[in-house]
Amino acid sequence: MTTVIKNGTIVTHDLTYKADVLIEGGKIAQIGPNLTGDTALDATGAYVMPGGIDPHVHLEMPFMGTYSTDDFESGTRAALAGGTTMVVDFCLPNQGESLLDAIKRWDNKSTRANCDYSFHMAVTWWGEQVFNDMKTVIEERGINTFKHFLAYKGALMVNDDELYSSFNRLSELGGIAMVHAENGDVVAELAAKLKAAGNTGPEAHAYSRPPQVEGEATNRAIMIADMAGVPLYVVHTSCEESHEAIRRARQQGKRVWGEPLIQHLTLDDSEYFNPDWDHAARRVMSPPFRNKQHQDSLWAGLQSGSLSVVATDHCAFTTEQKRYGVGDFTKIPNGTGGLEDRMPMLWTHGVETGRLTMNEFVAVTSTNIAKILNCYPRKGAIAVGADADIVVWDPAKTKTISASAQQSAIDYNVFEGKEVKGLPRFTLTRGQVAIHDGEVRTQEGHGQFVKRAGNGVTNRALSTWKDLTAPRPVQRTGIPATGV
Ligand SMILES: NC(=O)NCCC(=O)O
Ligand SMILES: [Zn+2]
Repeated sequence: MTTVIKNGTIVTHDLTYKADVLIEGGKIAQIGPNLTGDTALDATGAYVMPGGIDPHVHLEMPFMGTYSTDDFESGTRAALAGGTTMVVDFCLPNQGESLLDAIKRWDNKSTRANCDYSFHMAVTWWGEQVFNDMKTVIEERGINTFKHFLAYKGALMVNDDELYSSFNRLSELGGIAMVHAENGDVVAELAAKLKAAGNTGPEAHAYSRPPQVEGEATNRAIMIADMAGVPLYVVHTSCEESHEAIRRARQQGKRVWGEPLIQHLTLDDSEYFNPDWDHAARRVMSPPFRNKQHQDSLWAGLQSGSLSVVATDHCAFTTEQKRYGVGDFTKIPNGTGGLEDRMPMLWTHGVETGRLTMNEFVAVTSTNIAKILNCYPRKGAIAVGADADIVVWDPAKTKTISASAQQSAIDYNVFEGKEVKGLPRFTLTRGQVAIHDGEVRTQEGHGQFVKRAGNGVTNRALSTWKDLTAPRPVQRTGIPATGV
């Protein structure tokens, strides 16, 4: 069976042109004029783009005494409804647990996925076992990205010696380092001080994590990555302090990428001062939402290329779960949703406002991250031989975002009431139509794990550079006698 997408305009990260797309066996078989197939999808007036890739999700994540409510089924259904065709989740080993055992748990959870997915590995503790497992994880399991939490003291956080050891190992193995950059020690001090002064509400979460804790941790991670000679990906860059560090590093030729979230681009810190406790607590995430100046910085980063990828950090907790933190903001599970809304919100606030071109939209929602993760052009491309992960984007379609109509399993939406213009007409996952003009036709278990080899182009360039610039003993001609 073949499917043809007809009469659309193809938009990739670098080209915009009219052509039909023929799909066979889940892959793009042909691109050109007047193609025919067994089934036709009409893309008149629409843009045919690579499906979105969200590289930062936490589905059924064990965190803060509970599990995030969207699992691989509802989470990937929400993704497809919003035009995203691949997600990357974080595999989190327990203290002392082998990385391979942790992957088994993630393998079990992910069998229900409706779209393709991959994993990042988290380094949550350090020892010989982790050091050894890292090689197997990269070379046999196809996971080349390793996240380090500089926040969440006493839980997921790693210290600088562990960070440096892990970064060095990644440099040897051709992996990519990732960081959640907030100074966990300072956050813990600030949180304790706020509570002691009677600040127990959700707004204190934001006070306890000022931009400085993020700027400091981002700078520290960049310098440690530079010393180890490893590429660095900074997740959820939310403020100018962190963006400034990334921008400077990139100007200096360092291999660093920054990832703003759609929430930080479009929602601000006034949400935490809402008199309704539930409203504010539902928006508690780390880093917290920032003010307009920080938002302007993030948009400028996307426009200028100093920031590379827009993600969601989708980690959705119900109102009931958020209420674990009534009377103590440090117990509010950290995380917000956004998988279904990332692409429409970014199109509306980015392309519709003229901040981003359509090609830049494709770059930051799909192609850039496919290249960074080393799965391009299988993913993130409209090209012959690529997986047919495609979104047919209707720029005239509108809706008002509402929890009552969402795919996510939680009972609210942080974008509730926002009008969006630009939505999927069709979303295809490896050729299968999962969203058909608003109708959900997802297939549980259709999603497959995407292996990503280590030693991608950036690693190879960096290791050549590291070798060329490594310290070498000077071959001297005249050496004075010792001990005279
Ligand atoms: N971001 C957040 O608040 N929750 C998810 C876990 C993380 O990425 O820090
Ligand atoms: Zn994080």
